[in-house]
Amino acid sequence: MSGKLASEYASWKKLQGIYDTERSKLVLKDLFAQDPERFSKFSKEYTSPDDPSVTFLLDYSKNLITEPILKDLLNLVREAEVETVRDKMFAGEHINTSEDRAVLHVALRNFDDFKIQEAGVSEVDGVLAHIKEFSDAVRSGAHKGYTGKTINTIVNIGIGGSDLGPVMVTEALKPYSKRDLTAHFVSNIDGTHIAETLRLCDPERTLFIIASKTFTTQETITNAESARSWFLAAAKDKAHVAKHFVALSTNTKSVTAFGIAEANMFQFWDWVGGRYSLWSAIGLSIALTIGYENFEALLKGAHGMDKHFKTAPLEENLPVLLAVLGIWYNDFYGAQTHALLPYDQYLHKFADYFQQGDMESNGKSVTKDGSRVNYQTGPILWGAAGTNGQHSFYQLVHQGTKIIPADFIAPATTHNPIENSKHHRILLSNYFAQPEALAFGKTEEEVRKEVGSGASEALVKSKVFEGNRPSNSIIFPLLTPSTLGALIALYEHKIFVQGVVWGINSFDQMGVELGKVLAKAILAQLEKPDDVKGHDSSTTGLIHYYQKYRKE
Ligand SMILES: O=P(O)(O)OC[C@H]1O[C@@H](O)[C@@H](O)[C@@H](O)[C@@H]1O
Repeated sequence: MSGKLASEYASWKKLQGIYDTERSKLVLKDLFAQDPERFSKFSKEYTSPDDPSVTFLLDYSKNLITEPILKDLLNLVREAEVETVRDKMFAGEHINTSEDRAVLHVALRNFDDFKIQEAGVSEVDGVLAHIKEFSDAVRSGAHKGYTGKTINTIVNIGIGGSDLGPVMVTEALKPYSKRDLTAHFVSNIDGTHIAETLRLCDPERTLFIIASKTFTTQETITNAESARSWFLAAAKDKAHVAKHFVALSTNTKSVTAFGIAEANMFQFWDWVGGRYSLWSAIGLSIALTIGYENFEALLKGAHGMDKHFKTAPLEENLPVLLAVLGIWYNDFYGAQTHALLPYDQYLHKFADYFQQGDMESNGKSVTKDGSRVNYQTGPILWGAAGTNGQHSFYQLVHQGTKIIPADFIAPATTHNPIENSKHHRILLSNYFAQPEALAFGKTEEEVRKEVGSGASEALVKSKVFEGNRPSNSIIFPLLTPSTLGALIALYEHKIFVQGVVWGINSFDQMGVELGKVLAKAILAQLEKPDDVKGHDSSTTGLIHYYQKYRKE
């Protein structure tokens, strides 16, 4: 970290100049016509250094770049000393400066390759062994509930990073799941979430996993307490809690105070950020659902990508390439958002997951040394599984006034090849067609030919697709645990690279605090109108309206 604002780098200024003067020449149709080699120049195949079956293709040729522009974008990475900060992360240096913490999710999936000195790192293998032992026992039926029955339902109670990763991965890897073990995830403080979930559970056969790094999160502790009351209403004896409640946390004291024995606690460490924690004990629900071997395959897939990120030259480094392309649109083209569009129903939570991963990491406006940035940082991350999005928001993506860079993600083969893979071929035809339509559009001339001479001018104009809308395409053989691990790590490191270029701390989340503090103060004032003090007239008015209808 040079301590500079990104906009002060020579390469940034150069890129601004290029954008200002050459933008009109960056037309995908022309760029492809001029260079028959464009696809081979701007696409890369990744193969895990550990396992040749973990492979995917990243095609970034449909981006508004030329070779010199990409060179300058990579110079920005050099100037920001991304490689130095990356190596500091892998070495366990405290790059999360505001909290004085290491950032070591890579240590959770390390398999002894990187030598990392940090308290707790040597305990990782022991926790993985604990996860294996416990998940094997539950899945085999050796672990029994308080009436001697096997467990058939797990309920993960957690929020944010203690929820989204396990939800996304268990959905993504459903083909590998034990179908007679149902997993539910309760996150929202809204009592509806736990109430509707408990309706589906049998207290004799349900295991509650209380997932909270801090074990102080209001939503999680309140939901956990309600689950415990529900359980004890049936089980009566508090001694039975041990068979039905486990905790995933860094906070032993609060876990034991809640009534969960240390033996039923799966430990992790302060150097695991919430949004990077699915690889840790927070992944217990994943191991229970898909089995420990598949959980380990997920970790190994991520580890392969870690090695790639750590060693590949910038020109070949896929997280770096995705990061700089994002910066090009975010900081020079003024794109506000970035869409993740997986053409795989199993990945329907992928964008939700990276909404936290990206926006909580890079939604910052001061640099690590406290200077206000004078450029855009993290994009608004959003998306949905294809083809649903096509019948909803793609209209705006194709013809709206905003530029929306998008990543199209798909497996070449499906776990559900019904009707001789007819569905999958249709799905993939859309996956191939959408980036093509976005990039090359449809000219006025083409429209005129299509609609004939009698058509009104207005109709002609409304049917024109300007095109020149950028996208990346990622395609892999099949969505397996290890491929998913590699894909998640790809995006994690992309976010890292962008954060370093922008000079921000991607690993704290101060922005979630203020609302929590105000809610606490308001909670104490909700009973009586006279108690409502210290707010603006809008907030006071809203609380008074609620109080007219309030019920116990
Ligand atoms: O795992 P716990 O400590 O309950 O935190 C859950 C979530 O809380 C939020 O406020 C954020 O800070 C997230 O990063 C975090 O994942």
